[in-house]
Amino acid sequence: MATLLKHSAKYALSGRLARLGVHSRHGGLQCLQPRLLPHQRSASTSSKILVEMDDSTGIAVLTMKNPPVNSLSLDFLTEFSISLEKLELDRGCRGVILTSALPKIFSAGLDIMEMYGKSPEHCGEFWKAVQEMWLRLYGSSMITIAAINGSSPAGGCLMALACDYRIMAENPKYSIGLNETQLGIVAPFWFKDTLVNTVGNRAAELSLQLGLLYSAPDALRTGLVDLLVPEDKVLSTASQTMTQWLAIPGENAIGSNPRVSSS
Ligand SMILES: CC/C=C\CCC/C=C/C(=O)SCCNC(=O)CCNC(=O)[C@H](O)C(C)(C)COP(=O)(O)OP(=O)(O)OC[C@H]1O[C@@H](n2cnc3c(N)ncnc32)[C@H](O)[C@@H]1OP(=O)(O)O
Repeated sequence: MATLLKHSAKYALSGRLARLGVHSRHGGLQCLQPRLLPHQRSASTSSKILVEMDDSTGIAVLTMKNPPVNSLSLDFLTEFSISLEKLELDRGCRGVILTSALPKIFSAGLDIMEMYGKSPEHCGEFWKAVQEMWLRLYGSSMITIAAINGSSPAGGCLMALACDYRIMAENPKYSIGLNETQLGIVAPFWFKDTLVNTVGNRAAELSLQLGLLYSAPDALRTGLVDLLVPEDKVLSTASQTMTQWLAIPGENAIGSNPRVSSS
């Protein structure tokens, strides 16, 4: 199922990219992004996303800045997917660190204002944007690391789960989890499967049925996150970890991932 999910994500994206007339880095095809000389840094910003690319390392930091809580609105999700697509098409970019510019919050999850009192067309558009975000992250051919510097309930947790590795601030006040059940809604199957792939069946059952939000230490114990570090070290640790992953020869860090490889 894990392999199937990842392959579905990649397939859906490759179809979309093909329709745009462009190709992925691994397809050996054209790169549409302007190339910077080595050691150059570039920054691009939309109103809700800041992307800082370091061409000397191939590492981009994608910072969410959608106050007050980085809720995933249609506008935010659209900007997010466009930013990630640009990085995906940039052959110089090999790793993306996802983090938040807001104090105490990584992301509050789906914007609840997008889900009530809206037309069916708007809801369809919104839900498509949520799926697109997940497809782009989970199906990415770059290494993705979530630098979780605050609370991250529901859809915010999904974003983190869709990354290859999760580093969280060790502040016990911060919580993370798929708590949809507590909100009276059921997490879609692909939220569930992404959680199962990370923490295993039994932990996912308990987590989803009870709608658990885990403190940072409990999230580490459950396997929801991979590492806790002091709050002021989250981003630097993510950069160091990314450097280690990118030092693995060839593209084996991606190729050896059971989400990608069936062998
Ligand atoms: C079609 C869809 C079908 C099914 C979907 C199934 C999957 C659903 C996934 C989801 O992600 S649903 C959303 C779940 N998210 C939450 O429940 C988070 C709720 N928020 C919080 O727990 C807290 O706000 C917090 C993120 C921990 C931050 O707490 P803090 O005390 O720092 O801030 P405060 O609560 O005062 O909020 C500030 C401000 O932000 C607004 N807010 C909070 N969360 C959201 C949100 N998810 N969407 C939109 N707006 C949000 C909150 O109302 C406050 O606004 P105000 O200042 O105007 O009152």
